[in-house]
Amino acid sequence: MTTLADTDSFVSALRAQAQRYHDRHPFHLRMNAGRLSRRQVRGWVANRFYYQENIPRKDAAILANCPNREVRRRWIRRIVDHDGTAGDEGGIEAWLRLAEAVGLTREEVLDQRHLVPGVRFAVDAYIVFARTRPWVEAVASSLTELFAPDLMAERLAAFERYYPWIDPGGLTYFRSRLAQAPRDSEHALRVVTEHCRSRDEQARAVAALSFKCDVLWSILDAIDHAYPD
Ligand SMILES: O=C(O)c1cc(C(=O)O)c2c(n1)C(=O)C(=O)c1cc(C(=O)O)[nH]c1-2
Repeated sequence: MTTLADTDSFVSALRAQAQRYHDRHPFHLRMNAGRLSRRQVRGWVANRFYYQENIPRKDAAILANCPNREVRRRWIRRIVDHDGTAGDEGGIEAWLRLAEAVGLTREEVLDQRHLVPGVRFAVDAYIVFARTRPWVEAVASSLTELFAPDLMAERLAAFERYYPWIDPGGLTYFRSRLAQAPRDSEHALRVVTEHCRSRDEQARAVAALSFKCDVLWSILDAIDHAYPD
């Protein structure tokens, strides 16, 4: 039997997942302390591209499963933000510019020659989750973005300070996400709190967010392992 639960404790349970966010991963700690080699930065950028290029497919899966027109109207923006439109090239293109700024060619990023198996598996698991789980759970799994802005701000400052060999023009992606992530995650939080009313639904939303923390953590584990120095 499910019972109604209060929204505040639900939101607190979601926010508590911040403790499992990948800002605490040793690879990110080293990145933000300026301790990564050029090879490690390039490995991270090339591998994270697989996440970036798959985000719109994940969001399209959510759209496909969502019967609510109001939610779809807002959610579709995420796809445009990443894929871009004429005159605004979008996040995937911005990530390719980041790749060039760290000394990679577009070709070597696009052809996945640097992609390590663990990153592929983790990203693919996120897409399969979005395709196969109820759409509200997939929305909940995007809520890691509640925790992203602090990490993005720290990363921007670290890149400018510790990695002067990176062309600052390549950092546009992170600047855009500083505005997009809070906007997107506020909307996702509203959707999740409106649609998860029972304790069971709320527990499944928290589990979805926990799963996503595991996806992000696994991506960094795989990158860390592939680029020891
Ligand atoms: O670099 C990061 O630390 C980071 C984290 C996350 C996140 O927390 O899920 C996203 C992004 N970046 C990002 O760039 C992005 O476009 C994005 C979309 C999503 C999502 O789940 O829909 N998360 C994230």
